[in-house]
Amino acid sequence: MAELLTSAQMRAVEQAAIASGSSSGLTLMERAGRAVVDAVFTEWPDLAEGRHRAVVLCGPGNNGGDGFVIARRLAVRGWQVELFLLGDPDKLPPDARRMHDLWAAMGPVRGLAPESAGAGARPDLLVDALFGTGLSRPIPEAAVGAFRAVRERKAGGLRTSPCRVVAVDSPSGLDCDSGEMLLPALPQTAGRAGDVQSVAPAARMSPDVPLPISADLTVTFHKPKLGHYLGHPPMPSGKLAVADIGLADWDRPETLASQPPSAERVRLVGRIQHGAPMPGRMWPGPLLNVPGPGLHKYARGHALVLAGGPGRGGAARLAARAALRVGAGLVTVACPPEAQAENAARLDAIMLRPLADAEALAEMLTDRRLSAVCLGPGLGVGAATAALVAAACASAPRAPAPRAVVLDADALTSFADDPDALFADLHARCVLTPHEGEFARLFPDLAAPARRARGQSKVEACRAAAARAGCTVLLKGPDTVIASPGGAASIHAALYDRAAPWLGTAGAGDVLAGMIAGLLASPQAFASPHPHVEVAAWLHVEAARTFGPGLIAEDLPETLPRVFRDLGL
Ligand SMILES: NC(=O)C1=CN([C@@H]2O[C@H](COP(=O)(O)OP(=O)(O)OC[C@H]3O[C@@H](n4cnc5c(N)ncnc54)[C@H](O)[C@@H]3O)[C@@H](O)[C@H]2O)[C@@H](O)CC1
Ligand SMILES: [K+]
Repeated sequence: MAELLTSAQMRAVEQAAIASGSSSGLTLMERAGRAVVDAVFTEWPDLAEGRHRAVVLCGPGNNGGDGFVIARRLAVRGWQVELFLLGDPDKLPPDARRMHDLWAAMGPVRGLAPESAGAGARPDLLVDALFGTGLSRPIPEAAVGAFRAVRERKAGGLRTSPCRVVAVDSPSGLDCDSGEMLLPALPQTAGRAGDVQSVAPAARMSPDVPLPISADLTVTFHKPKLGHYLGHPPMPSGKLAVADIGLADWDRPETLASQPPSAERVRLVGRIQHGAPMPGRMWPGPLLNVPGPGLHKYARGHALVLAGGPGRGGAARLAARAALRVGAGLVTVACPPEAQAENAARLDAIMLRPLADAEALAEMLTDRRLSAVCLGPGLGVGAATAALVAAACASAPRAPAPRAVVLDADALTSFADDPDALFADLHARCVLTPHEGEFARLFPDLAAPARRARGQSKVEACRAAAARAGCTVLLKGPDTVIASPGGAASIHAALYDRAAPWLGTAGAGDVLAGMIAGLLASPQAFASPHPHVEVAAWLHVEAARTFGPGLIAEDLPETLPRVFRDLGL
């Protein structure tokens, strides 16, 4: 699995390479600029042929330094290049200054302002080298204005080709740690005079607000940054390419996919494709709950899913079906006696038992073969559900680790008035699977608006939540974050080429909870649920992508066999 870096971690790797004497900052900058040009030609082969026009916007730091390299390399190929610099050349850091001087011997460096940047014919390529990992506050209004002015230039003569935008390292304004766009409040282009654009200062508050700065292609260096994978589509980075600039030897070794990630690094959940078909023994193969030769069904565990009252059992049945399809040897739905007839009419391979209350649950869970419990979907909000949660978490531990408990939906909301009461019940083999709304009820100080106001990322908020709850927390979204006590954190991104927009459908979350329970039910599951939760998040999206448009929640469990077959199982 790939790793994601913070800006500080990227700087540390770069510093380690430079301190070793194996690379200079100038060499890295030259490689970075070359890598961007190569990536542009790979993405748009028509630009690799002939001479074209580029506008390069350079910022005041080393991101701008990369821009000077790109300008020089394009000009050497015969391109017509206009370059604008934000700030004073004398204040550039030394490497960027050196690259500035090399460019200045070839072409003019013009001051960056919307008026000057807007004049001239539309270029074939706009290079955004304004800010990268060094961004520390909202970008200046002049930078946004100049970017837009270039993008809105009219085509000259008979040319009709589009202006492609390539961002160097990150689209300028992207906070590489949090994924927030740090933009100035701009006057609205359309609307009443005096209105301000709904891009708030220092934050992109809503995925519906069009971004004034975005790219068609972003070329980042060495490893992607957290900010590239946090957020909602459309992603400001457009498409993401990662370029090797020779830093691998100066980075730390990556953790094994079968272990939780180290507290220092965030893992991007997914298979690393090398072009060739991957054998089934590669991730996620070893973490799946699959039948071994001659193994009894109990060797794959027995998951218990609690259901709500009459007419409300659909969510639990979805979760149960997912637990069975993902691999649990047996699955039982337990429901209030009055809902038994309804559930009996809808269940076949899944067993059914009546369950009156929390006391009855505690009694039921004396059966040590019940290896995972899933509760919350359709269960109802209130004291009765809270009592069921307490009974599920407190029930007789299984050796060597406590029984896995997956808490979703109403099992979380039932503690909105007293989250500490929930945290007191939880143990390290519990998994909470909130969406942002449920997360806000349990962790109001870590909810999206509060953390944005503090500049705290979704990853940091989820880590803090896991520490407080004392268990693994999966915070849903297109950028799902999984965190565990001790600081392990992963992102599962249904973004870029893994986007699965049709996953936003009723019941999809219930299926995810069931998948987690089904994987954790395996007696071979690790003590830490974290790696299995990563696998469940991946399978959930993989099933959605395999099924495709028209997906409803029922299709997710039914698509798992195809996913497993594609994995070579
Ligand atoms: N770290 C690495 O390994 C490498 C970095 N390189 C490039 O260097 C970049 C990082 O360079 P820097 O650390 O100089 O950072 P940046 O070039 O991203 O920007 C930092 C500069 O902008 C200023 N600044 C930050 N926010 C501002 C704002 N809102 N308004 C006005 N000024 C602001 C800072 O004071 C500083 O002068 C990377 O993104 C990458 O493009 C590459 O050249 C090669 C390798
Ligand atoms: K940039």
